[in-house]
Amino acid sequence: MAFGFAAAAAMPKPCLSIKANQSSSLGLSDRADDHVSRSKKNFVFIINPKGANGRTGKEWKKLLPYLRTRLGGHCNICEYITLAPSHGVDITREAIREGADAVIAVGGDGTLHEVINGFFCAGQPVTALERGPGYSTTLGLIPLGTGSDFARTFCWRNDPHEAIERIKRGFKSKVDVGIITAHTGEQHFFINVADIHLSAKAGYYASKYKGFGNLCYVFGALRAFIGHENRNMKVKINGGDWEVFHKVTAICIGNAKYFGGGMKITPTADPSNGKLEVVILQDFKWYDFVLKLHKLYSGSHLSEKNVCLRSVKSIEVVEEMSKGDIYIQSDGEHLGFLPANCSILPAAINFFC
Ligand SMILES: Nc1ncnc2c1ncn2[C@@H]1O[C@H](COP(=O)(O)OP(=O)(O)OP(=O)(O)O)[C@@H](O)[C@H]1O
Repeated sequence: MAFGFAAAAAMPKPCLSIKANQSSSLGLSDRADDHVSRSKKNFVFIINPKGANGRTGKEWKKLLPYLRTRLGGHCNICEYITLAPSHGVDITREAIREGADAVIAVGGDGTLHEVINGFFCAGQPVTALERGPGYSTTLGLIPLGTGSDFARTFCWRNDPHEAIERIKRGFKSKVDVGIITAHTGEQHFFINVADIHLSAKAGYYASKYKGFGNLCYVFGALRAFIGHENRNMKVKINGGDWEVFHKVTAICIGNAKYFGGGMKITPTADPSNGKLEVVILQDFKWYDFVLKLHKLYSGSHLSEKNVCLRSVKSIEVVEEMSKGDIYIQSDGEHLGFLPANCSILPAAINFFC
């Protein structure tokens, strides 16, 4: 793939639109003789045209002139449209290796999740090939998804103009990243919430109904109840002893506070405190969700007797009698089935906030 930061700077306009199927290198180092404005930073925007049922792609086109006006003066803008699921992971890795100053996810939590996973490869942070050991690429977010739940923790709206102003301002803070290893042994990174059982099954089905906007979460939840059973699970926290939790409905592991299109499921989570907040719901019946739904949205469910909260550095979860059908997801993306192992990587990424 070719990002062509150098070529971007040589063009009359500060913005370059490069499609994902062009040749395959950023071309930062081998184009040193071009008219690159080296004083300008290189920002890579990764856009999921299918986000929010296609709204992200349409909004992005309208946004581009504004983006050029606001940011074009101080950075080379490289626009990169994903071609398929997971493409954002590869683009991000390439951008970081080639020394991008920032990689900005444009879309929902799924797009952000791909970009986060692109900051790592084979379990290790991806580094810039020619920019010293202390160098790090900054993560940015223009929330334009269906739920855009990560942005809610910062009280940000799904407003791209506000997001561009944040990027222009350039304030950065370190954010933690969660690591989840599913039954396949493959490591995934997440920035928002990883969850297990009913909510993960609901998320799996919600992804099939994205055409209905935020209602997809309601349809997903209704579908997930079909065949649902609360199950006994064994949990190991911070490498301690196994504890059995009976009739578990869902286990939610938050680096941030919201999931499912605005449910404040892990209200005590803070993406910069080096910990994951684990909320375990036990023995919830379908009518509990009807009666207590408002509490899940407001974050006041922690006072319920069948809700348990733990602050952890790591957590392992297995089913007591494994049937291999307990769903897990992270950042709303389906990962497979239990067992799962989660831990935190404190202050892993610089983030425009
Ligand atoms: N070019 C593409 N074609 C099809 N799917 C894509 C493409 N690029 C990314 N995806 C996938 O689209 C899915 C949804 O993207 P995203 O999360 O950005 O939007 P959303 O689901 O509407 O928002 P949210 O997750 O915040 O509710 C992700 O799983 C991502 O992997």
